Amino acid sequence: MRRVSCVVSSCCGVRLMGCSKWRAAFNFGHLRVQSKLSVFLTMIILFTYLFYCLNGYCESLPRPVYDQQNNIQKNKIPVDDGREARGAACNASRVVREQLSDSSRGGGDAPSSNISIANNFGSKKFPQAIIIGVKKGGTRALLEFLRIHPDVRAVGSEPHFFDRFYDKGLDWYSRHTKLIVVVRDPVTRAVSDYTQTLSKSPGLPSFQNLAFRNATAGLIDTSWSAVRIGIYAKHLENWLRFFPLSRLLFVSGERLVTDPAGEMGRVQDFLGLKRVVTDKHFYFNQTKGFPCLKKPEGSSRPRCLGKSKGRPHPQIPSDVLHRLRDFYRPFNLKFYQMTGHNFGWD
Ligand SMILES: Nc1ncnc2c1ncn2[C@@H]1O[C@H](COP(=O)(O)OS(=O)(=O)O)[C@@H](OP(=O)(O)O)[C@H]1O
Repeated sequence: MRRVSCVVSSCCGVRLMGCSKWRAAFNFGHLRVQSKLSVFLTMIILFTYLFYCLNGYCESLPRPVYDQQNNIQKNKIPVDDGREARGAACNASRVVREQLSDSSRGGGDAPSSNISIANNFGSKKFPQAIIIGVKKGGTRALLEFLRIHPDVRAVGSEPHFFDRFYDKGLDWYSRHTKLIVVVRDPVTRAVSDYTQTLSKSPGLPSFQNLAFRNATAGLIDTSWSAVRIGIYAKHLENWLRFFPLSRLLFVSGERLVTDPAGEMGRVQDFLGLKRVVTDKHFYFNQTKGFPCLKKPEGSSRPRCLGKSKGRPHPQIPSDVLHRLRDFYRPFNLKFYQMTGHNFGWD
């Protein structure tokens, strides 16, 4: 949304500046110039509208409804009664990505990413699924891989509903919504999280300084979001208070890298979509060190994720990583039991 309105305003800005110059130079023909200008502006508005439509923004915005009965205190995942919320001027499915805040710490941190997926099929529909995390799990990759499915519409920007606008309420999260969680080894996830923060704040204390409450005693600081987010079993406990396990799909962040087609097969099955995204869509980019999408027909270049994905991680002392791994082990085992899926992190 922000990206599109930026295009519109800069477009108009440039054009108006150009016009005032013309007016000064051609005093006698200013009326003709003005009428040309208004035709031109009308065309810009029409093209802008078309641009919005093609990107799915012409659909009516969801009407905020605050569901107090289902207001989840811990993770603040809202559910509602399944009423329709979106217009359907654009006939396709919809994917949104946003960060989920961790309300146990006052909403400042973001343990998860959220992507909602909706099938419109020409009628007004709720998102059918939300990718609720986790932060640095590989949610962007999943979004981009899903985006190529013809029955999915991806909206690139994150609505930040859970961490910024939750109090406004929103009624497009239905009780029937499926939830997708991309999980990744909590130790590498924590390092990835730290790497991201470090890239924005180079003066950040070292990983080990932040990870330990008391380094000598080896006490892990669970108040640090980079650590806390990886305690998946705890988050899952909260989610299960509101959603049955059958409506959750756990995608392996590791397999999304080593076998993207395999994981995408599971995701498509879960969403009830035809298995359109297959291994013929991927190739492994040696430079990037990750799978990328092959050049789509009619496009000039293949698509890899941007520089902010797959950043090199700083070297963390191995004893620090070991201690962190020991800390997570019981939570991981519980998570495997709860999900019935061994992610092989231990
Ligand atoms: N295909 C592909 N290309 C690039 N990166 C990939 C891919 N698949 C998964 N990943 C991993 O995704 C990690 C970032 O996860 P997220 O997209 O969830 O991050 S974020 O929370 O939205 O910032 C990112 O973490 P880092 O490697 O630490 O940067 C990647 O390891």
